Amino acid sequence: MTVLDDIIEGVREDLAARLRQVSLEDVRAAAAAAPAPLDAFEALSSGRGSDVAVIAEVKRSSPSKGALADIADPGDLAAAYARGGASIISVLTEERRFGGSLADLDAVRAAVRIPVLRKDFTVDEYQIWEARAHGADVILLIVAALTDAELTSFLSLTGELGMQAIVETHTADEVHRAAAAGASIIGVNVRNLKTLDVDRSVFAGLAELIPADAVVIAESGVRGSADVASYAADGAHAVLVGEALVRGDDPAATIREFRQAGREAWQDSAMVAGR
Ligand SMILES: O=C(O)c1ccccc1NCC(=O)[C@H](O)[C@H](O)COP(=O)(O)O
Repeated sequence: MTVLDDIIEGVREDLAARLRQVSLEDVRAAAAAAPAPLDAFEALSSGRGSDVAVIAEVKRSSPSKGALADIADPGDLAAAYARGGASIISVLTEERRFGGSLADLDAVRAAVRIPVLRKDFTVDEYQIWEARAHGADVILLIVAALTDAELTSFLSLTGELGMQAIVETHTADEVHRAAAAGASIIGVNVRNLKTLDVDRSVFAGLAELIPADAVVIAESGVRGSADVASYAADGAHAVLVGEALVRGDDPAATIREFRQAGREAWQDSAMVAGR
């Protein structure tokens, strides 16, 4: 059993418990009553080709590192991220391995007016309705965890609810599957979900396979500005950052530094290309 299989087994058990408490019908009613979703594609692509957007993550712990940060108020942290210029706030809601919750999502939603990503291991439509009911604008779909039929139908439901999906890939085959399903926001996660090793060098080769009209996100492994610059030079329109922000002293300043590094890298690559 891989780490991903193990996480998903827990996710399904927790989902079954929530379903016993709140029916799909009730979650759908709550989703219908939620404020209209914000446009994540627009938030990520406004500086496409000249700037790097930062998706800043509320991450309490992880399977690879254990406890990362004691986040007393995820709303306060998200507000600091927004002050620093984050384009989207990512909230891990998986409980067993990441220490997240829907309460964290609620707190972040209440604290910021930029798009919010419910970052979880989506394996059932219920979670998509639930994300909308809790005010999320974006969800995560991990290609490795889904069949092509699930990917297509989950993308379709996401669109019907006015939300968008970040479709996460790890291999060339998964990038092709994401593109074939019509994903417009494609992430390359450089963390291997079998070994949990982070290898930033895999990004460039996969990013170049992503269709030109899609937003390209580099996920995981940003430890400093040099990593942002390197991802930008290899074509990232956005970076998704967790650990470096929750462990740092001043997340707003760090996001400003990351954005500056991304901008400079894009300018350098434009000069090299003679644009
Ligand atoms: O973070 C992990 O250990 C992990 C393990 C298994 C599946 C997913 C995992 N992380 C989810 C993420 O994608 C990251 O939280 C996100 O990309 C931010 O990564 P980082 O900046 O390296 O914390």
